[in-house]
Amino acid sequence: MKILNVDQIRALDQATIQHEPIAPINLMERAALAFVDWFVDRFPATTPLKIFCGLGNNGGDGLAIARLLLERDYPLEVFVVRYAPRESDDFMHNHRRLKLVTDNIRYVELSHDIPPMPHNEVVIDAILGSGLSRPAEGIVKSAIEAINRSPATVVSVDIASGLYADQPNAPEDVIVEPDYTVAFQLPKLAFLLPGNARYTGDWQTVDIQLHKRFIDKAPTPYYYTRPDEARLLLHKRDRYAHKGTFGHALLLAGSYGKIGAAVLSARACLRSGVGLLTVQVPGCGYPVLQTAVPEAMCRPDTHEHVLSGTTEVETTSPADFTTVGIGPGIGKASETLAMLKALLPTLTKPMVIDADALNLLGENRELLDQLPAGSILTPHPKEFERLTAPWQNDYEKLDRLREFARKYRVVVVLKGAHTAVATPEGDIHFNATGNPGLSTGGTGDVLTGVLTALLAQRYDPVEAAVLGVYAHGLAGDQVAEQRGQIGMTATDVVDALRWA
Ligand SMILES: NC(=O)C1=CN([C@@H]2O[C@H](COP(=O)(O)OP(=O)(O)OC[C@H]3O[C@@H](n4cnc5c(N)ncnc54)[C@H](OP(=O)(O)O)[C@@H]3O)[C@@H](O)[C@H]2O)[C@@H](O)CC1
Ligand SMILES: [K+]
Repeated sequence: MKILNVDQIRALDQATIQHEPIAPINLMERAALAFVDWFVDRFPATTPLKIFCGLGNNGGDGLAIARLLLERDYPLEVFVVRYAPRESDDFMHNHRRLKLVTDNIRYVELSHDIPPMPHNEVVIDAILGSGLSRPAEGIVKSAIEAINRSPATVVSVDIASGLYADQPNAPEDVIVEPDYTVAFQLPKLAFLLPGNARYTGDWQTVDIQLHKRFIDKAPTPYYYTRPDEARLLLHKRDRYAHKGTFGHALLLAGSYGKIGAAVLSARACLRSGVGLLTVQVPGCGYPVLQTAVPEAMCRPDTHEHVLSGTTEVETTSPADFTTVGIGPGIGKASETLAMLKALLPTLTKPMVIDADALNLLGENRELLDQLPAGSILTPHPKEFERLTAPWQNDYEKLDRLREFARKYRVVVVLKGAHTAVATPEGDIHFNATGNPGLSTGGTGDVLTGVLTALLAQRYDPVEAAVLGVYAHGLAGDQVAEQRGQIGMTATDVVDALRWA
């Protein structure tokens, strides 16, 4: 699913009006109906409502929503926040229609016109939408502050009033903090940025049948992966397949005290369809790995406590494996850095790089040029910062991410809520699955195992990253449903991985 910027959304609106064709006022009615369909499923018709409307088309939506909810017998009052002398045409049209069916329309011009909003009420925020062009001030600001102070449940129409859809807000900006956002057709880029979590609440999109061909053609670097899109990436298994079909992966993981990282990663790799798996761990990890993961072959490093790259039992060179995953629990010992330095120039196929392998790259940036094209890097924000430089806001972080992926021709999986997968072409795919329960030790090791398995099965690296991140998050969501976010462990996530 594409994410478009504000100019494109406006053009999409016009394209729909022209080509469907549909009158603007009917498009607004369709949007209001889609909102109402969402709303009535969640809030019973006895819920007292206060609907705040601005004077643009977002406000027009609010007025149409008010009329449609009145038809469904919701007790409601409408508050028009009158901050300017001019209203949009479709606002005026809906204003006239609403006045025919209710007298409950009040005008908010001064602070004392703002009503109390008790906890049993739902506030619908239709003050400002995607047409926001400057910070909220005066009575708009006061209304937003009052909504945020109130204990009422808040639902924003299309986007929280005061939030820019595709550019950074200033720290002092006043923005509605909704419990829900119901957006028309496509998510806004702002919804996917961690710094905006307070200003989106639980967000959803509702279909208002905007012009499909325009969306298909619109250029954008930003995508949001819907579950049906992720599932399409899954390869079907050939009836005549054998274990060689699914590749032989080498996982380089673990150090003294962190052999568990190698175990988790190996288990996840096996649960994600790898044909054969060899794990190289420091000598001390050999009995652990052989016991905990009997399905994997294990080659002990000659070094007892850290990975040095040498091994006595096997001579297969890492370059001869289908893919290599490196990083979980490896630490930053000088022997391990030496191993990484020797390894990189020998590899040509895409590999997976995680955790301290990333930190070693950050401290030795000349190695970045040696990464095999299409490799997948899986930093969390702090690790990514060590690979680049600090950023001022989430938008700058996205720019940096796209730049980095393009420059080194790699796929970067920036972990977090809505994990962002940046491609060598400079696109970004945001993930839909996952929850805060995944912020626990070992879940990153699990992801590395998943991605290594997908590369071993010869998935295209971008598709591997998008699908792997999706499946990992989905497993996390299933565990959270069963035992709650607080009780979940990385092992649970491995066990919940599903590929159907
Ligand atoms: N996308 C679609 O296909 C569909 C979209 N629809 C709906 O349309 C909404 C977008 O509508 P919109 O363009 O009229 O924008 P909206 O935000 O309501 O108001 C802009 C007005 O406010 C003003 N203004 C700006 N900032 C301000 C501030 N801080 N304080 C005070 N004023 C401020 C601004 O002034 P100006 O910048 O011109 O000076 C302008 O006059 C969209 O979110 C969705 O709800 C659906 O109806 C149908 C399908
Ligand atoms: K709004």
